[in-house]
Amino acid sequence: MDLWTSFGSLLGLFAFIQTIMPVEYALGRLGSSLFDYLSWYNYFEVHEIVGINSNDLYSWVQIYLSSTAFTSAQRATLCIPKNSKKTNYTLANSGKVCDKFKGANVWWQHISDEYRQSQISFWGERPDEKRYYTLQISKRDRDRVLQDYIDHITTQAKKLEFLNKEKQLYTNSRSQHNYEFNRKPWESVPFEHPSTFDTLALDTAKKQEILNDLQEFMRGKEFYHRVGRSWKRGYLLYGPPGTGKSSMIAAIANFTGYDVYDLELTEVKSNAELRKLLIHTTNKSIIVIEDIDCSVNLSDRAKRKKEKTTSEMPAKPKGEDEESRVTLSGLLNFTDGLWSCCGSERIIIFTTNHIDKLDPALLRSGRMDMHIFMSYCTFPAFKILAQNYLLISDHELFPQIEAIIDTAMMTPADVSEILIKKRDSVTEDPTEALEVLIEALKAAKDKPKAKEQGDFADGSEGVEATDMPQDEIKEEVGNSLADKRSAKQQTTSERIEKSSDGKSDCERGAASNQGEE
Ligand SMILES: Nc1ncnc2c1ncn2[C@@H]1O[C@H](COP(=O)(O)OP(=O)(O)OP(=O)(O)O)[C@@H](O)[C@H]1O
Ligand SMILES: [Mg+2]
Repeated sequence: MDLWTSFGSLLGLFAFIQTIMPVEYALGRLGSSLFDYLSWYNYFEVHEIVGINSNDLYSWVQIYLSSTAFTSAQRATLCIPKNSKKTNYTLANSGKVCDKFKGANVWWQHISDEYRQSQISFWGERPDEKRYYTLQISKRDRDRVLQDYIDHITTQAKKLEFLNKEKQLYTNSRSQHNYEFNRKPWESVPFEHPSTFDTLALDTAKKQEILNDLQEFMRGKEFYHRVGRSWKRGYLLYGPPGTGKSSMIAAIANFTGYDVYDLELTEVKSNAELRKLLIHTTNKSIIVIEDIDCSVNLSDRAKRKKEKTTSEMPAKPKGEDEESRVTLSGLLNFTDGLWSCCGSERIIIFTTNHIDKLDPALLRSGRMDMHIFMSYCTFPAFKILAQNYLLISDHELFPQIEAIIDTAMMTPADVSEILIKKRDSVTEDPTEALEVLIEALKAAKDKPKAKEQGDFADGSEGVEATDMPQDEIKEEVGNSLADKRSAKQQTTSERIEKSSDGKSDCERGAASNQGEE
């Protein structure tokens, strides 16, 4: 009787085991072990999911093979992802492709299996499909090439991913709703701004200086590591509206290939949220804060303090500063605090029409390494616009334009506007466009002198800046900042002359900021 009971229990146990590991499966394992033993080859599986985590190597293999799949695979799948222009090639299910590495032939096969219903998942939720690549490599070559081959795949895939990746433009606008529901603080669209350093109307020397700086930054991994600095660079673009600050950002993005994070500070509720946004940016990216003087109350603390004490107006309500949702110190921490090192190869760009309104702490070297003045349209800049819009590099009217352009103080945006409207796309004769431009330059030259007095922005704040006596300005924000302000009041031609002293805005900015500190 006992014997029957034990036999019954054994049968029960056997039936249970079969539900989780069927007999065919066990026999199959035995057969495949024998096959593996007798085969000339080793087989390695690279699964998409390992446990509950996605497997990076699977993605690298996929990217790496996508470059060879369409040339040599017999079966590939094609797809154009949403909002993308590029066709993606991947190995089709059971598709096979051969690759060569260090004289060894290797084969990759892509397998996509549905999970069997009877299989129990110990890991909770998982996808319905089990996808993996199988790498077939001869036993003879395995030890010699396998590790190097995997390293090669990873390096190549990273390069390919960067080259093929479409740049994204991220925004945090209306992020709160998004963040609460998707845990995604940034939304993105493909970045397609056509501005490049070729189309940017800027003096050649200044353009070259910026390009060199960017190039040095991009290859500076070892350097930044050696000197113990986090691998990031700050640019401050300042100048009147319509001088190309946003166009410059787009040109930098197109040159570096980095994603752009356009940070709308007014949408950020607190310093903690600012930090969260920073953590969610990727490496190789540009973080932009446009019109930083308008975003939050980041004006010069010393100046504000003095204004508060000397003003005859009733004192501002207590806690007004706290009303700014992001504080200056929060922003300073964002640019170079400990959290700013959570990624690498990042460029931070601030733009402003009013550099004199910014707190010197924000401008010091290390935070904003390069101060780039975007000036009114100069003659060299005009020549670039003429080349872009009218396809000419010289014309008999050029000398007339050269003679007045610096004193007219027109922005590149104004000049482009005339060239785009008046260009004769039928006969391609640029004469009329140039004549209209000359008239506009003459009219701008004879306009009231507000511009020359520093009112280059919008007719209000600039006047306020120039109304202050120079010595008072110096007392408040330091000599260097006052120098910057008076530099801003110079005409474009004066600035160009000044730049011939061999010093860049960057060097001047850095030197002056050290003084401020
Ligand atoms: N330096 C420039 N080179 C080429 N085009 C320019 C330049 N500056 C302005 N433009 C033209 O004028 C338009 C406006 O320029 P942009 O938006 O870059 O100016 P901005 O300095 O960012 O102005 P704002 O301070 O108002 O934001 C651009 O779309 C471009 O066509
Ligand atoms: Mg702009």
